[in-house]
Amino acid sequence: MGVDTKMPQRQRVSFKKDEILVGGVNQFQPTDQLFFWGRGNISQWLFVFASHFLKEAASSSKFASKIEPKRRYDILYGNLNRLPKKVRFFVEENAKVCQPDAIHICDGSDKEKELLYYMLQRDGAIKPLRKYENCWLATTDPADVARVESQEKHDTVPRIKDGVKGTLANWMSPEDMETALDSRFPGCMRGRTMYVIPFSMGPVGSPLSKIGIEITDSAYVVASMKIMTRMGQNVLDTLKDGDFIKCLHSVGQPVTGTAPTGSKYAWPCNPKDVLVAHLPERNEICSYGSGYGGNSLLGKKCFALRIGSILARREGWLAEHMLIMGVENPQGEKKYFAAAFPSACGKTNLAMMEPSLPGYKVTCVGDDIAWMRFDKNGQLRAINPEAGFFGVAPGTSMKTNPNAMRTIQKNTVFTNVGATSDGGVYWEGMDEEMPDNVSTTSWLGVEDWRKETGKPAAHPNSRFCTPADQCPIIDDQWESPEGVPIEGIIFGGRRPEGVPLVYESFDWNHGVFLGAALKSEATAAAEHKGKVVMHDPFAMRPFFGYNFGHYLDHWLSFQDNDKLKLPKVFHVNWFRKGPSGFLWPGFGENSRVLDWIFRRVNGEDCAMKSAVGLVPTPDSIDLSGLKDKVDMEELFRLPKDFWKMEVEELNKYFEEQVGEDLPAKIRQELKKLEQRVESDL
Ligand SMILES: Nc1nc2c(ncn2[C@@H]2O[C@H](COP(=O)(O)OP(=O)(O)O)[C@@H](O)[C@H]2O)c(=O)[nH]1
Ligand SMILES: C=C(OP(=O)(O)O)C(=O)O
Ligand SMILES: [Mn+2]
Repeated sequence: MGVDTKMPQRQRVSFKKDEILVGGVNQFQPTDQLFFWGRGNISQWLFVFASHFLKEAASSSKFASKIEPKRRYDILYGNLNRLPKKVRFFVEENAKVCQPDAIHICDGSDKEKELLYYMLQRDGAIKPLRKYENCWLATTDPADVARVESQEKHDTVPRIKDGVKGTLANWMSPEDMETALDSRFPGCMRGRTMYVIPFSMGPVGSPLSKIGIEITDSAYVVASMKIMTRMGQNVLDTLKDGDFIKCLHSVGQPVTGTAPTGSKYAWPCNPKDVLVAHLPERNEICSYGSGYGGNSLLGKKCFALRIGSILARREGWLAEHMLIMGVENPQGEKKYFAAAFPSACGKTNLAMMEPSLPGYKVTCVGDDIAWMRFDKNGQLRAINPEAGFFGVAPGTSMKTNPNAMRTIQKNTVFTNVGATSDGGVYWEGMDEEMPDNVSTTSWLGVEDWRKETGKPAAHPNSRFCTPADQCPIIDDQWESPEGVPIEGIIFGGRRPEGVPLVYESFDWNHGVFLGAALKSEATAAAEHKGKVVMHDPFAMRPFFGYNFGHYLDHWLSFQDNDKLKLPKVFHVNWFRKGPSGFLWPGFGENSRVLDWIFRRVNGEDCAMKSAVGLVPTPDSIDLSGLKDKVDMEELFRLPKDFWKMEVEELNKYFEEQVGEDLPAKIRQELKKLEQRVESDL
């Protein structure tokens, strides 16, 4: 079987003038530009968002002449003729451009899974971990270890305010973007197999779910998408001739043809030319050059958050970077919460927590992304659009996150962790005694790795990719098509100084302000220098699909509808530091904070006013049975100088980065905070 090919170029796009831009755009932007998130030098790493006014306009490309169109492709697996028409067109169109040797249409079967793992193992891309059941280790090119984000953003972003550079949006011209795409995709899959992955974000067929088709030349991506999403033939059966999000991904390392670029590792990639572009108006995502996590598993951050947030605003719902958890108190009463923490700030840990407070029970609905919508009774309901966890490995242990440890014993793909000679995995903070006769190979392949070298065995952003239904505390409603009822929203970040363990917003507007003002220390999940505290509004800074000012308007708008039951909003900080490290023990002990939040949602009188919000009354946080003494006074201290600076800095940030698009209500909340801080409330 084969595909005939004629059109050797991707369709080009053009732009209407004078339309509103989308993306993390702040104030006025020139209307004929695109925006992107970029790393460093534009010519090196680009992360492109195209705005939603893209219009189709086919035209030939300067690259067209350089590519010798292939006449036929082998269909290695699946049947192209049985694809829904629009899917088939999408596949054929991209096969013509990317020029793979063969096509594999994924059905999601066990047979296919076996085949993929066999091929990945044969190619040296993964190794079996014989200590566990069906577990595998992949190690990447050391230049491809995290999500692309601007490292030297300040060199690449446009002027938002005179003399100021933007951090919520990066822009490039349509010409640059076209050149960027056209210089990458044509011929990029030569010598490789093109996989077609039909996937559903959310339970297949649920009214809240959305379908995507990812085309990729990475079998690792297929294996990971099989874990992270519902994937395969049943998705096509549900889709029929409906629309879908078009996801195109290539590692950017053709095997044959002109001088091969890219990596010398068994991990193909092309770090010099990484590009992740979003074309919301065309429902399209194009990702090139990276095989890692958020850059390549396009259902996750690209679709579920960046494109998702655009769809959500348009359709009146919310696509958020939030875990979803169930909490049952000792009386057997159950509530669900959603919590937004930036990457590597504790979502997976909180979502799977083993509460230290007796009688409490936590169940997990999701650990990273929440799609939420108010139902006809005004109740906010959330689904987890994913089917797996892509969790940070370092720091995960039987002490910190036993439920994650139990989840990853089978059917798990580990990336960039250390490997032990008895067929197991190892990472920093795993907290396991290693027998004398067992040695460790580091993620970089250093055999007989030793702690004393000062280099970690696992990359700080190493991950496990594991099926959600293996989690021993997975919630019995986790696949419920209508979603679980959310009664509280929690924001949090890594704040070493000044920010108390927990506080509650005065009302909804103040709650939205808490999200807008969210900040956190940078982590290894994206590429930043050092541990500097950065703004990360709603933990969404890298994921806003549209103007952040409009995003705030969208959140604020729910207050205008008095039929809605608005959840209470909280802010937590597990990461405040004293002279000898973290002041709060964290992990399972965070149940003490959840207990307070639970009681507040039930209307208990255990909060008092402070400058920043409602804080626990003395002794209202249950510390019974806590092993080590905790300095609660220090954990809740509100240093006046710190908060004055915080207000000043927030003011500067909003002025510079959001400008005229900052809703008046948020400006008022900041003013009120300033006054409360000033008057020592
Ligand atoms: N000190 C402290 N560290 C935590 C806590 N929760 C998570 N962490 C650590 O933060 C890192 C990221 O956590 P994770 O839950 O994977 O974050 P996510 O990326 O937001 O899902 C891991 O190394 C955790 O061990 C906590 O309550 N206290
Ligand atoms: C995959 C990611 O998730 P998390 O928020 O769990 O770090 C990421 O940030 O790229
Ligand atoms: Mn996580």
